[in-house]
Amino acid sequence: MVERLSAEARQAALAELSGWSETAGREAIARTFTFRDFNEAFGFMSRAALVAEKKDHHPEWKNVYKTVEVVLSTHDAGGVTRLDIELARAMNGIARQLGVS
Ligand SMILES: C[C@H](O)[C@H](O)[C@H]1CNC2=NC(N)=NC(=O)C2=N1
Repeated sequence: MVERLSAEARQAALAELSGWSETAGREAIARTFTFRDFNEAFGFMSRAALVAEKKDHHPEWKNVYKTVEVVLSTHDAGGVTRLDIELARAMNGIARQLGVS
């Protein structure tokens, strides 16, 4: 099973991840993406969903019009693992291609 990152390793990874932060009261990381419109937000989700499925690692997320709120944690490990960091990095890459950094 993939291992939870230590608090230090989590913070070091977050320092390299634009827009992501630790959630309060739960070991997870979160970012809210804001796009130009619903079409772009849903396009982001479609592309991120393909990455998630390929990795067998899935986001908790909520879409309201042009915003997508994402929370990542590894349920099996009870915290944040390298899988969350990798998915967060991939999501930032997709958002960047859509003009959101
Ligand atoms: C059996 C399967 O590998 C697991 O249920 C996967 C699927 N997607 C997952 N996604 C996330 N975010 N955390 C998990 O622990 C997880 N586990």
